[in-house]
Amino acid sequence: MTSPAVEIEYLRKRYGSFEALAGVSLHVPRGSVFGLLGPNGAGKSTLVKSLLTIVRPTECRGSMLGEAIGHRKTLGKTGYLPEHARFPEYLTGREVIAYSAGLAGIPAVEGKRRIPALLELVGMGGWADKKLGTYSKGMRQRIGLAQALVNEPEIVFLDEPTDGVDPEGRIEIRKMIEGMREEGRTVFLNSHLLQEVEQVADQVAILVRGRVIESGPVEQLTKRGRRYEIRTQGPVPLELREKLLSHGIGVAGDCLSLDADDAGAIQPVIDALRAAGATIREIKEARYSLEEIFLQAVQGQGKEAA
Ligand SMILES: Nc1ncnc2c1ncn2[C@@H]1O[C@H](COP(=O)(O)OP(=O)(O)OP(=O)(O)O)[C@@H](O)[C@H]1O
Repeated sequence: MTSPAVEIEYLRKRYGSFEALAGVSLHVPRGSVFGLLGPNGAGKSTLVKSLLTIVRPTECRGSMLGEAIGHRKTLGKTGYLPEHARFPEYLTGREVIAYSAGLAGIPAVEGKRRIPALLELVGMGGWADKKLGTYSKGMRQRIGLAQALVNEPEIVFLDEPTDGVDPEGRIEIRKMIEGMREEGRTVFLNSHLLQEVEQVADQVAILVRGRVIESGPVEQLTKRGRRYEIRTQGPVPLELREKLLSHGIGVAGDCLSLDADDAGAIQPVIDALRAAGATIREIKEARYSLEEIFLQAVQGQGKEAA
């Protein structure tokens, strides 16, 4: 059986008296896209930097690619795009990748050989010999992705890879991430963009104030609990709106949403809509979005802390 890409049994990091990671456990299967979600300051970057030995954890037990976290040779099998990555403006895209290849200990000839394919992969073939100073933010991120892959890593850490990238660029980055998974790599994605993560990740963990408060396959998390959506022809009648809201039923325009264990439980709502003269257009079983799961988890955490 192959070992997981990352298995954190216990990770704690203090910056002085501030506890940035308060005993985190995580399991990242090989060949998956794993999304680490959390609000600003939750500790996502600190966690990745701890795995990559960029920061020194206060306490750390676990493994990466079958070796203890921090194992030098294993670090050579990782790729990394830091958050707000800044490469020298006077270098060209090609030179940035060559520089990263050198840092990864790849012989210059081999580094040169790999560069054209990487530039093509990130759609920067035509810009290879232009200086970074002339690139847009999205182009810089693409070069950042290319340099993260130069050592053909088994696991790639991408810290907010779509930060500052326009919607079209985001879609392309998502496709690149999917491509990495198809090639068998594990992608560890840090992000606060929930919709984006939902589209690409197989598994997620939600980190809040240094603690993992939810984790699991996206499918499983978003399936949790049954939920129904009822759509009416035109907006829900006003006189019914207040009543529905008071029963914890969400009303937005022509759409009602409610948690219910089975279809039988929504019959009284259907009866009430009919009695109010509303025409029902659609009834469907719905999933929670990752955003809703996230908000529930964060709100739950807030109540516990209060
Ligand atoms: N070198 C440091 N010294 C002291 N505190 C730090 C240091 N680096 C991070 N922190 C603090 O640790 C906490 C976690 O920071 P971290 O950057 O890991 O969060 P994050 O989830 O990646 O946030 P963001 O989404 O904003 O990047 C924050 O409160 C931050 O201020």
